[in-house]
Amino acid sequence: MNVIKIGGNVLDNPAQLDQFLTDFAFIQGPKVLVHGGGKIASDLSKQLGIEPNMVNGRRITDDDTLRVVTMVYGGLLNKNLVAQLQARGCNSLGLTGADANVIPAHKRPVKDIDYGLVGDVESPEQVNVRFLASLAEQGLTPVFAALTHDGQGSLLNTNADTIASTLAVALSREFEVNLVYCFEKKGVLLDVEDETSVIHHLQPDNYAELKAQGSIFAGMLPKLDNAFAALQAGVNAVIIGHAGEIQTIAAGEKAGTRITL
Ligand SMILES: Nc1ncnc2c1ncn2[C@@H]1O[C@H](COP(=O)(O)OP(=O)(O)O)[C@@H](O)[C@H]1O
Ligand SMILES: CC(=O)N[C@@H](CCC(=O)OP(=O)(O)O)C(=O)O
Repeated sequence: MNVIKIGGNVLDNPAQLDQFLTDFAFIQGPKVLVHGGGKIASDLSKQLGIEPNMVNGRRITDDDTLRVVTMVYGGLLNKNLVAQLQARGCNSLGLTGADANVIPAHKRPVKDIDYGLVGDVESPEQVNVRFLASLAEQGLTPVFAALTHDGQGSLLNTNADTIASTLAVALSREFEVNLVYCFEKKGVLLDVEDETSVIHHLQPDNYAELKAQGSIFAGMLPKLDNAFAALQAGVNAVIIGHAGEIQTIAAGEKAGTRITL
């Protein structure tokens, strides 16, 4: 089973997205697509006069922002991705974590920062794996938007990398799962400006070193923290790579950065 996450920069690039979806549709066997869309939500937010506010890579989500991300992630992006996959013969089903109660979550508790209507997932054990397995049995590919719910009637904005790793860990109970983070670069780079500097293998000790010297920063930090946590919790393999190389990655051939413990 492949759990594949696609980030906001690729979703905002029609040519790259088109190619990615064509390649994704070709991948054999059960698969799950998780999408972000932070960049598109920020653009629409600004157009509506709501200034985006990101802290530690997470969006501070007030009532108006939740409306925007619900429209963008749950509506615009999710439904268009499903339509585009249908056009490629990939029978897919658009979902949030609220649908079939697949991903129970709670509002992130206020510590130093109040993130507002942001979700932390309960735990992979609470994911409705049976439902996902039944979709796989029917040949349906779930497409997840970055939204969960609090069980009390509110949707919660939830980081898409975290949704992908949570689903990957949960599905590892029934499947051998490969988790792939696709984005707009060729992998984790030694020098973020140099696409030829792909780190082919990343382990916790060299991650700590590269983090300390500032070569790995910003959105890549939570992505890698999620990646190591997923491996520790039973995911078979985690790869971070370019959306344009998904076929090579899914075939188990050398591309992107392979994360190992
Ligand atoms: N060493 C690195 N290699 C590649 N990208 C890095 C690195 N360090 C930081 N980054 C940044 O991490 C970003 C990816 O994280 P993020 O924006 O959260 O991705 P996504 O598009 O998947 O949501 C890249 O666009 C890049 O700017
Ligand atoms: C709480 C939180 O920060 N949620 C993210 C969800 C979208 C996301 O993760 O999008 P990318 O993968 O494209 O960055 C956000 O609103 O930006």
